[in-house]
Amino acid sequence: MTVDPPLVLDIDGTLTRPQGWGIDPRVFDPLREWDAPVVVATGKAFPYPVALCHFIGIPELVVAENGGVVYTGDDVFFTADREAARAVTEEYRAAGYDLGWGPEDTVNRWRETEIAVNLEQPIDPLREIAASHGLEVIDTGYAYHVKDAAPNKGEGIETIADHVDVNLGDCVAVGDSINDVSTFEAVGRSFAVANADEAAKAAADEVLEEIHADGTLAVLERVRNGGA
Ligand SMILES: O=C(O)COP(=O)(O)O
Ligand SMILES: [Mg+2]
Repeated sequence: MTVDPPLVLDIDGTLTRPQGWGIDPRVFDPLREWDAPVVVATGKAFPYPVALCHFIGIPELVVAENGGVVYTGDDVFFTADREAARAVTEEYRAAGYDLGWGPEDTVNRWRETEIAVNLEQPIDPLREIAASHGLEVIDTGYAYHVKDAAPNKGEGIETIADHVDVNLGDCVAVGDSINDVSTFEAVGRSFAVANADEAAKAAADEVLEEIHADGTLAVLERVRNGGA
């Protein structure tokens, strides 16, 4: 008997339409029908991947905020301290800059452990202030994330794998950016979509020819039901 391998999937750049934004609706059916756990591992705030799982119709196995929040379906783990990130953004604002998401800021509103800054905002002062608080800034191609260097997606999926009794060596991951490197290092087999940044491409076992969801759908076709 062959079965589908467990999946670890990034969202932005990976499940997105080839135009670069918005979930590609073609991923819904294959993921709902997938015959093994599907973990969504993202830099986005916790409610986003939970909602994505909910609307796809799959169990909520979620790494959010680049590993800062981990949900095993039973327990939520917070692995980083939001106060440090908040102090950085307060200093950034006090210096005359803005996070760039408008007054209600739904990007950060429900964040628990890190802060995201719009890519149109100046990064040099952000990096400087972050460094003075012992935090790093990563650029996912979708946002700058001010975060603790320690937690990452890879550690988050280890927590979930323990809980759902999945062997990480059996997992197949797809991603597009530097925040997926730790995922790629944790799983048995990793793919970077063609639009991936250099860090993700260097860390992946294989770089795909297709971009965004076209790449992910090509991987699903290949690995489903024990395929190579
Ligand atoms: O939140 C981001 O900047 C990127 O999100 P992702 O990890 O799902 O690609
Ligand atoms: Mg991504």
